[in-house]
Amino acid sequence: MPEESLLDSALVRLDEAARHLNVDADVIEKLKYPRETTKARLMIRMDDGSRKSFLAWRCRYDDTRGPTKGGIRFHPDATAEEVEMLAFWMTFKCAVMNLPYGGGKGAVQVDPRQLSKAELERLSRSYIQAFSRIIGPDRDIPAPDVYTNSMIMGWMADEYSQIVGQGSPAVITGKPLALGGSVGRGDATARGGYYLVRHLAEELGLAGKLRIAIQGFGNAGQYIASLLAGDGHTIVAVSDSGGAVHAAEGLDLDALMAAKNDGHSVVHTAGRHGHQAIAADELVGVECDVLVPAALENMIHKHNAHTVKARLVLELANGPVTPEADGILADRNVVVLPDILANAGGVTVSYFEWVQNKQGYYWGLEEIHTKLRTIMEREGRAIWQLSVDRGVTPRTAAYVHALSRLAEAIEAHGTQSYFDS
Ligand SMILES: NC(=O)C1=CN([C@@H]2O[C@H](COP(=O)(O)OP(=O)(O)OC[C@H]3O[C@@H](n4cnc5c(N)ncnc54)[C@H](O)[C@@H]3O)[C@@H](O)[C@H]2O)C=CC1
Ligand SMILES: O=C(O)CCC(=O)C(=O)O
Repeated sequence: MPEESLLDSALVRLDEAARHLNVDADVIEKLKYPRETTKARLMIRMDDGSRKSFLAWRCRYDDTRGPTKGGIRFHPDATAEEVEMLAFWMTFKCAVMNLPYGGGKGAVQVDPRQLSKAELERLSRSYIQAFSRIIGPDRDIPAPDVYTNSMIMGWMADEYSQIVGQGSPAVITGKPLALGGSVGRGDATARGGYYLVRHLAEELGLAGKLRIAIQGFGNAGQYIASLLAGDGHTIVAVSDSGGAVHAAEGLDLDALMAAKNDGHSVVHTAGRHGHQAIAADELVGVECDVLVPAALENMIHKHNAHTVKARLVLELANGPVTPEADGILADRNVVVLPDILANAGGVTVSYFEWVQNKQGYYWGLEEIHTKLRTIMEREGRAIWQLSVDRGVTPRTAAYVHALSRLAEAIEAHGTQSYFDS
């Protein structure tokens, strides 16, 4: 038997949702395959004069509900399969939030930490040169993901404008403010999850001061730490690709941020401020109320899910809990607020950025926060209610919620449009 692919493992969630919804089999068939995945080899000049090439992809998974939308990841382990799986998740995430988008994703197989700033800029520009005919403000709109940021989005937006011969800010979101970025995009992924937890706190049984463990201390991880600490909760453990630190009485966030700003791992703070180094995987099982995976896929799996002590897992990362681990956590009454809802604040504020770019009129921070909170609470409440009514996990409820919107749109396009073209 052929081995199960990454996308096959993600499709388990689609099959599960389909069991709870009366949708045409043709709809499910359409959602099982990416519409198009384009591969390129990017060749750049290194600072020492040599040339180096990197594999890169852009997947437009499904555009039934609008232009495809999703980040670009720079990671040494990126593969075409991973990009397709991430683009599948984006399709469902945009539908969960009722954004007028389909799902896409891109990646370059590179460790950006090994490149100089000038090399990174050349690589970013060369990605846009390779995919300029795939992306577009009404076709496919990239954004940041793991190891990419607003500076990279700025270079990419600039390269696209040069290629098409005019400013075109709506082609990419997560840009610097000076290039048409939106206020509030920086912390939007974490803030969306934060609004969600606050809104459902009573249903989740989360009263009083909470102990929080965070896996991954980049954009999503750092901002969720600040937001939750700002409400008086205690951050007891954090990790990054270099390891993990723990302090039952609470970590010193300023010291952690300072270490990251200086280019160090969080482990750099161990032995000071009451921080103790622990093995990276130990973080999953530390004593806490809320576990926030904010790093990469498949970090909570069948071998460590039984160690989880938290009552809530808030998935800021995409796909951090494997389907087997989901089962183990559900059996142990650990609630998982799923990625396609919990981390959707990022793409939601990206949508706000795109709307502002198209209308050429920019909103203030309070307006962005209010709009984000309204959508997170509206869709979060609907999914929570669906999960209670149907007796399913919030993840299955989120997929059912998204699938019903996707099915409606696929059927509205007409069957001849999607199967015979
Ligand atoms: N940035 C965004 O707007 C959004 C990000 N996400 C997801 O959130 C997750 C994190 O993304 P960002 O914070 O943007 O990336 P980032 O690049 O800012 O941070 C990633 C963090 O993960 C850490 N990490 C890498 N490997 C690790 C490991 N084995 N163990 C522990 N930590 C590890 C890195 O050291 C870094 O601290 C990803 O799954 C991403 O797809 C989801 C929605 C939006
Ligand atoms: O901001 C966006 O458009 C997409 C962010 C993203 O890649 C994600 O939500 O996983």
